[in-house]
Amino acid sequence: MNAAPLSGLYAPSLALVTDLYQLTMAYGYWQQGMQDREAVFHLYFRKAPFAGGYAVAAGLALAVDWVENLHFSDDDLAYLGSLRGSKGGVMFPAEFLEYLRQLKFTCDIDAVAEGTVVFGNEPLIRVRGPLLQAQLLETALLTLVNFQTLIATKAARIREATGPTDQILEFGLRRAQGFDGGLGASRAAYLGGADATSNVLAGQRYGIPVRGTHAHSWVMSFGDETQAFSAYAQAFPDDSVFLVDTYDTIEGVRRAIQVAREMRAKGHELAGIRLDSGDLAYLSREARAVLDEAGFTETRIVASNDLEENLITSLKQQGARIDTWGVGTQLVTAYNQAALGGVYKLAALRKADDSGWDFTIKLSEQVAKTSIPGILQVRRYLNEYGKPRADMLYNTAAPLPDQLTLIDPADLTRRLAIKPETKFRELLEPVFRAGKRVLELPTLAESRAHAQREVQSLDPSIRRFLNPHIFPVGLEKTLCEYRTELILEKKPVRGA
Ligand SMILES: Nc1ncnc2c1ncn2[C@@H]1O[C@H](COP(=O)(O)OP(=O)(O)OP(=O)(O)O)[C@@H](O)[C@H]1O
Ligand SMILES: O=P(O)(O)OC[C@H]1O[C@H](OP(=O)(O)OP(=O)(O)O)[C@H](O)[C@@H]1O
Ligand SMILES: O=C(O)c1cccnc1
Repeated sequence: MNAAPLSGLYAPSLALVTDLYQLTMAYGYWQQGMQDREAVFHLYFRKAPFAGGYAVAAGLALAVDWVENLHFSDDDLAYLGSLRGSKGGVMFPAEFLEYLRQLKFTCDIDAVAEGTVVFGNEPLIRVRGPLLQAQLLETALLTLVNFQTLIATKAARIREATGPTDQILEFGLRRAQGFDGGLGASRAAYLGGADATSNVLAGQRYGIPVRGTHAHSWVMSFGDETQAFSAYAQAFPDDSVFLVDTYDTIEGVRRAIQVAREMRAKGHELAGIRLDSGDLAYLSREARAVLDEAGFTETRIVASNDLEENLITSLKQQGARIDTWGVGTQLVTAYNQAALGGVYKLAALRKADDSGWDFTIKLSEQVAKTSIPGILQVRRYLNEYGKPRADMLYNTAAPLPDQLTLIDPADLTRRLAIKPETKFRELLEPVFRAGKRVLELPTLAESRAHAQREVQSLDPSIRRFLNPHIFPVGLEKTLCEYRTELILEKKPVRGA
C-alpha cells in the first residue's frame, strides 16, 4: 500500500514552527515597504554527513505539505499579538497581524527530487519570490530537510553495508528524539533504504511496511522459552520470529527448532529467530548451522543490538550469517552526527528600481563557507555509462559561455573542462510557480526506489565509509570569477 505523498501532518498550518527572528524581520520588511522585493534563497549543506562522500536528499514532500498549509490562524495571530518587547511594548502591531492574516503564498520553488544524491554546496531547494515570504520559509524548510536528509543518508549507508538483498528493519522509535523525531526518522529511513519499520504510526501515515518480532518481556512473562514460543506461534503461525537470547542463545535456538517442528507438522514455517546480544557473528554462524542441520534452511536470522554501518560491515567480514538487520538507536538519532548543517542563504535581490538583480554574498573567514551568489541551478554531467561524472553550479540569470569549465570553489586551481557533447540533467525542478504547486510528487516508495538507483549510480570510491573520494562539484567559471569579484569588493583590505 502506498500512502498519498502529502500526509496532511502539517495541516492545520504550523506557521509558528519558526524562529522569532523570521517574524521580526518580516515585520521590519513590511514597515520598510520591502516585503515584495523579489528575492532568491538557496538551501544547501556544506559537507556531506558522517564524513561520507554523498547525501541522499530528503524532506521535500514534507516541506511541500508545510508550505501548502501555510497560513496564520486566529490563534496564531492572537498569540503574536500578545507578545511584548523587553520594555513591555507590543511586538507586532494589529495592522501587521492583519497583513499576515491576508498573506497569500506566491513564491516559486525549485527543488531536487527526494532520493537524489547530492553533495556539498548544491542547492536542494531554491525559493524565489517576495522577500518577506521567502524569508519566512527558512526555519521550517531547514528543520524538515536537514533531519530527513541526515537520516535518509544514514539509512543509505546502512544499506551499503548490508548489501541489496538483506532486509533492514528500522526499530528506533523508543530511542528517537520524541514522537515527531521518531515519525520523521521512520519516513527518512525507509526512503534511504530500510525495508520496514516497527513504528505503527509511520506505517499508517506513510504507508511504510510494518514489521516486528517480540520482546524479552514476552519470554520472561512465560518464564519458559518453549511455552513462550509456542504461544507466539499460536497467535502468528506464519509470521513468528522468536527472540532466542533471553537465557542462553544456542539453547534458545534449539527450543525455537522444537516449536518450529510442531509448527511444521501443522503446515506452518518458522519465519525467523532474533539475536539481540553476545557475539553476533559467532552466534549467527552457530544458529545457522543448527537450523540448517534441523532442516530449517529458510528460517531467517535477525540481529539487533546497537547496529550501525561499520559494525554491520565488520560482522559481514567475520562471516556472520545474519540476513535481517534490526537497526534502531544509531539510525533514527544519526548517533555519530547529531545534525546536518544545512543553511538557507540569500543569493539575489531585485534592485529597488527593478532594473535587474543584485547578487548577494555572505563572507566567511573560510572561502569554503562563503555563500554563492546568483539564481543557481545544479547541472549533473554524466559519463558514457550514464553515471554521475561531475556537478556544475551556474547562475541561470547570466548567459553561459560556449566552453564550460568547472572550478573547485575550495581550490581555484582545480578545473575541469566540459566537452560540449557531455550529457547532463538539471537537478532543480519546478515545484511551485507563483504559489501554486506544479509538480506531482512521487510516492514515498517511488522516492525510495529512486534513492537506491541514485546511490548505486555512484562509484564505490564515493560510497565507501573510510576517506571517500570527493565527487567533483564545481562552479561554472564565469560564476566563480563573479563570486571572487564580489568577495574582493566586500572584503576590507587590511593594512599591515
Ligand atoms: N562479532 C562482533 N563484532 C563486533 N561487535 C559485535 C559483535 N557482536 C556483537 N557486537 C556488538 O558489540 C556490542 C556489545 O554487545 P553485547 O552483547 O556485550 O551488548 P550488550 O548490549 O552489553 O548485551 P546485553 O544486551 O546482554 O546487555 C553491541 O553493539 C553489539 O552489536
Ligand atoms: O539496539 P537498537 O539498534 O536501538 O535496536 C532496538 C533495540 O530495542 C530493543 O531493546 P530493548 O532492550 O529496548 O527491548 P527488548 O527487551 O525487547 O530487547 C531491541 O531488542 C533492540 O536491541
Ligand atoms: O519488533 C522488534 O523486534 C523490535 C521493535 C522495536 C525495538 N526493538 C525490537
